[in-house]
Amino acid sequence: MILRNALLLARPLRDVRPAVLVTLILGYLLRSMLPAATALATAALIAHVDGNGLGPVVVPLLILGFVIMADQGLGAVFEPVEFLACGQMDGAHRARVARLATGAQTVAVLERPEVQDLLRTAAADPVTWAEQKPSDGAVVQLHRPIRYLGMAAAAAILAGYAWWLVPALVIPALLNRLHLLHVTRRHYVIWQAQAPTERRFTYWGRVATSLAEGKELRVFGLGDWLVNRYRTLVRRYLEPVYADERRQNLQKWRTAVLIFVPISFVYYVVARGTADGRATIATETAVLTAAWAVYTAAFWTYDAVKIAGARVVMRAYEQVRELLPAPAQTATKDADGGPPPLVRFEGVSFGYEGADRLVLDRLDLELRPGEMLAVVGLNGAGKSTMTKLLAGLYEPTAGRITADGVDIADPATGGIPGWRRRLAIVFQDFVRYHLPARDNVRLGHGGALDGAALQQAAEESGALRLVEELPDGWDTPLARDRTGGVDLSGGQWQQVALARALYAVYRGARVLVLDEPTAHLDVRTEFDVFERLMRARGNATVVLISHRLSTVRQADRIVLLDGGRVVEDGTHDSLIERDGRYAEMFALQAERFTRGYDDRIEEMEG
Ligand SMILES: Nc1ncnc2c1ncn2[C@@H]1O[C@H](COP(=O)(O)OP(=O)(O)OP(=O)(O)O)[C@@H](O)[C@H]1O
Repeated sequence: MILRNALLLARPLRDVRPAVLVTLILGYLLRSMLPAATALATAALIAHVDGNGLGPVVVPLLILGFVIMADQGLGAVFEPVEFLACGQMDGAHRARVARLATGAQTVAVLERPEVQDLLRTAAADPVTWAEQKPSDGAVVQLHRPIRYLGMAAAAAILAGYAWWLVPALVIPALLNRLHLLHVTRRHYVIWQAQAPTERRFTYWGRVATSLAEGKELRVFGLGDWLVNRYRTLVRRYLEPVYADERRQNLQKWRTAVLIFVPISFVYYVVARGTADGRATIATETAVLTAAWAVYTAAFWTYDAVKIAGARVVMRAYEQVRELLPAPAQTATKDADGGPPPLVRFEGVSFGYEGADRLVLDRLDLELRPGEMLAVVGLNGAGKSTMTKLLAGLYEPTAGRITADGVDIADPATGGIPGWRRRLAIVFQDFVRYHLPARDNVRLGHGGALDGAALQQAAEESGALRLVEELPDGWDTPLARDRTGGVDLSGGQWQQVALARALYAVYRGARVLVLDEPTAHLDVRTEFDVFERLMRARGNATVVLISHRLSTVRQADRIVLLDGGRVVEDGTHDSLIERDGRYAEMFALQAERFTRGYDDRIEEMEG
C-alpha cells in the first residue's frame, strides 16, 4: 500500500526531462548539506580566531561566506529548474486529463455528477492551499529522503563530539515532526471537508465579477443579496478552520517541550565540557549549530499537505481513467464527399441515466439521401435528444441507427468517429468559442483551414457581412474579454454557428443537422439564410428542427414527434390536408401571425 502510494505520487516524474530531473536532485542534495556545512565552516572560523590579526581567519571567513551565499546562489539556480520540472509534470498531467475528458465517445458518462467531481479534482487547478498539483506531491516525495540525508549529515557532526547527542536530539526532533505532521494533517482534513462550501462561494464570487451575470445582478438589484450570501458562505467555510487554529495554538507547548528541553540540555552539557576544557569553543560552536540544523530539517511539515493533496489528485485521475474509456482515435476530418447516406432509426429507444421515462420509444425514422427533413414537436418531445443520438453522443438503449444499412457504431466503417466525419450539426446550445471569427468557423472541420470553403460558408450562412464589419475582420476575437474582441448578438452568433456547420459540409460532411438554427434570427434574415442554405447544401441531407412552422413548411418532408415516436409524416400540404396535430399547430401559428403577434411572443408561449 505504502509502495503503491509512493509509486502513484512519483508517476508525474516520468514527464520531466532526464537532464532536468538530475539537476533537480543535485540541487536538493547540495542544499540539504548546507546546514551541516555552515556548522563546520563556523567552527573552522572560530578555531582560527587566535588574536594574531586578520590573516588566519581570511580563508575560513571566505569559506563561511561562501557557504552562506551558496544557499542564495543555489536557490537562484535550482528554483527555476524546479519550476520547469513542475511545469513539465503538471502540463503533461492536465493534457492527459483533457484527452480523457474529450476522448470519451459519448457524453452520458460525463454527465454523472461524480464523474464531473472527479474530473475537476483530477484537473488539478488549485484554488485553496489544501488543493495541490501532481508535481507538488512528486517533488516533495523526492525531496523528503534528501532532507533526511541533510539531517544525517548534521547528526554526524554531533556524533563526532559524543554519540549520545544523536539520539538525545534526533529522537525528540522526529517526535516533534510526527506531532507537527499530525497537526498539519488534521488541519488539512478540516480544509478539505469544506470543499463543497468553498466551491459554492467561489461560484458566487465569480458571478459577482462576470459580465454575463452582471447584467441580471444590476437589473434585479441582487448586489446586496449576493454579497450577503458570499459572506455567509465564507464565514461557514472559515469557522472550523479558525477553531482548529485556536486548538493548534493551545498545543504549541508540546513543540516547545520537544525542542526546548533536549536542546537546552545538550547546550548545557556542551557548554560545561568547553568550560571544563574538554572541548574547544570551535567544537562547541559546531555542535550547537549542527544541533539546530537537526531541528530545522525536521521542522518542515508542509510536505504532509503536499503529499496528501497530490494523492487526492492522482487517485481521482486513476478513477477517471477507469470510468472513461480509452480515447478513441480522433477521426481526422478528411473530406468524404461521397453521396449522402440513407440514415435509419430502427426501433430506437432511449432514456437519460437516472430518469425513469423513455424520451425516445421505439422510434422508426428515415433520413432519405439529399432530402430536407423537418422535425417538429412540443417542448421536451425529444427532438434534440434524437440529434444527440444521431451524433453518437449517447447510445440507444434499444434499437440501432444505421447509415446505408450499417450501424453507425460499427467499427468496420470507422465507428462513431468515422460516422461523425459525415455529419455536421448546429446544436441548440452551440459553442461560442472565445477565438477569432476565423477559428470559430474552421473548427467545423477539425481546425483545418480552407480559405475558399471558409468564405463560402460565411457567405451562405449570412455571417460574411458581419465578419466584414468586425474591427479586425476574420481575426477579431469573438469575446469581449479578449483584447480587441467583440461580442455578437444572439442572431449573429447563430450565423457564425451555421457557417461552422456549412464549412463542414463544404469539406465533405453529407448530413447537416440544424437544431433551432434560426430561433434568434429576425424573419427577414431567416428567410434569406434559408434561401441560401437550400441552394448551398449541395446534395447533403438536412435535418431541421424548428418551432417556426413558416420555415418548416419549406422542407421536403415533415415529421411530428410525440411520445418518443413519429406520429405524423408527410409534406406540408399532405399534413395540412390530413388535418391532424401538425395542421392544428400550423393553424394556431398562422392565426397569431395574421393577428399581428410577433414570432418571439409565440416562442415565449411555446
Ligand atoms: N442531459 C439530459 N439529462 C437528463 N434529461 C434530459 C437531458 N436532456 C434532455 N433531457 C430531457 O429529455 C426530454 C427531451 O428533451 P429534448 O431536449 O430532446 O426535447 P426537445 O424536443 O428538443 O425540446 P425543445 O423543443 O424544448 O428543444 C426532456 O424531458 C428533457 O428534460
